[in-house]
Amino acid sequence: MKIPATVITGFLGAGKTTLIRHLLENANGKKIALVINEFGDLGVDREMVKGCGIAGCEDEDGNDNVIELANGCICCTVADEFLPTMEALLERDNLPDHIVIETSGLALPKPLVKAFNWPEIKTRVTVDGVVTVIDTHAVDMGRFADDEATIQKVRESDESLDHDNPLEELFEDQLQCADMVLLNKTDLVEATRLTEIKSDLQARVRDHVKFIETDHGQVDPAILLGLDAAAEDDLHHRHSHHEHDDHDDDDDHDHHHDHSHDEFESFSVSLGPIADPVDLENKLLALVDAHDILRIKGFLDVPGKPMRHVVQGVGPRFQRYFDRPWANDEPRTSQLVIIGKHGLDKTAIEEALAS
Ligand SMILES: Nc1nc2c(ncn2[C@@H]2O[C@H](COP(=O)(O)OP(=O)(O)OP(=O)(O)O)[C@@H](O)[C@H]2O)c(=O)[nH]1
Repeated sequence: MKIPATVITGFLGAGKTTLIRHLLENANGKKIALVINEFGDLGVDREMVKGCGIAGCEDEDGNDNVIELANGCICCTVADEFLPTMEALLERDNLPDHIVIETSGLALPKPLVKAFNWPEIKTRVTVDGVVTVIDTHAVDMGRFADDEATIQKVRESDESLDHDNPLEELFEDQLQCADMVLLNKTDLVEATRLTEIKSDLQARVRDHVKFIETDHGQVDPAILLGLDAAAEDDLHHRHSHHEHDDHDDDDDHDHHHDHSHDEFESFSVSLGPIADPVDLENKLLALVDAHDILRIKGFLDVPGKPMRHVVQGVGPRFQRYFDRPWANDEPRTSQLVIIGKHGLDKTAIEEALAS
């Protein structure tokens, strides 16, 4: 029997890591191997998953069950990073019951699903389902949409024109590839708006795709895992804005596609100890206002506190909390990864944070 693999996709900050933590905490003995890929080089997601103290991060043979792919975007590094990782995973004596893959928020899911047609993998693993996590709060704030009236005008003037808001295109690609859509962050959206968002998104997915509403990704793993979609056999139904020719669905080894991350960039900033995290958050908020910043995440060293302080920013929304004690052998540092649209003024941002 093939090992089922679930691909978790969704834009930056939608709640993928939160969902996966919940999934691992409620796995009920199922051996899950997690492959994480993130945009930005700090490895925050892996830390967030490992920081939860879940038993079973390592299997009996001491193999790490949380595998991080090097910085970069999984859909662009399938051949170099993802396939060797999968092959190594499949060579283990102690095979997982299920593989969960968290893509970076900027990844296109389709090239990744396509990689499951590689002969080395196809006989052993199947894509059980693509789960797309939606930040309903961000959708409510209109963050993925251009002004609808403007788009409509462009379309009316030339139907062949594809508007090219990179955020919206990614969002649509992630929706089109979904076998299940999780409307997450329901706690931040009014019920009537949620209904409207749902019916809008239902018109943008393939037929029969199920929607689940979640608060902090809390969904029974039995609903999420076991969709039995064999998505790798069904690629031609999953439209992508980023296909370069009509043969994109062939089972060939050509994984070129015209998706580039030139539209986005990320960098990390190291700060000294942060005595006043509230003051830092205010600075970050001002920076999000002034620059095209989409996502900020990282950890702070707050002097006098034994615990590490987590900072999570999604658009203008910030969350901070102490998550776990600093380990004895771990340097206490303050580091943030900042992800935004291309052209971020790194110097200005660093200066503002250093002031
Ligand atoms: N209010 C609210 N916050 C949420 C919910 N789900 C996640 N969050 C918060 O949103 C922020 C981002 O969540 P993550 O799970 O890290 O999102 P992600 O999709 O993994 O982010 P990237 O890997 O950077 O793309 C964190 O501060 C979470 O605590 C939710 O349902 N409600």
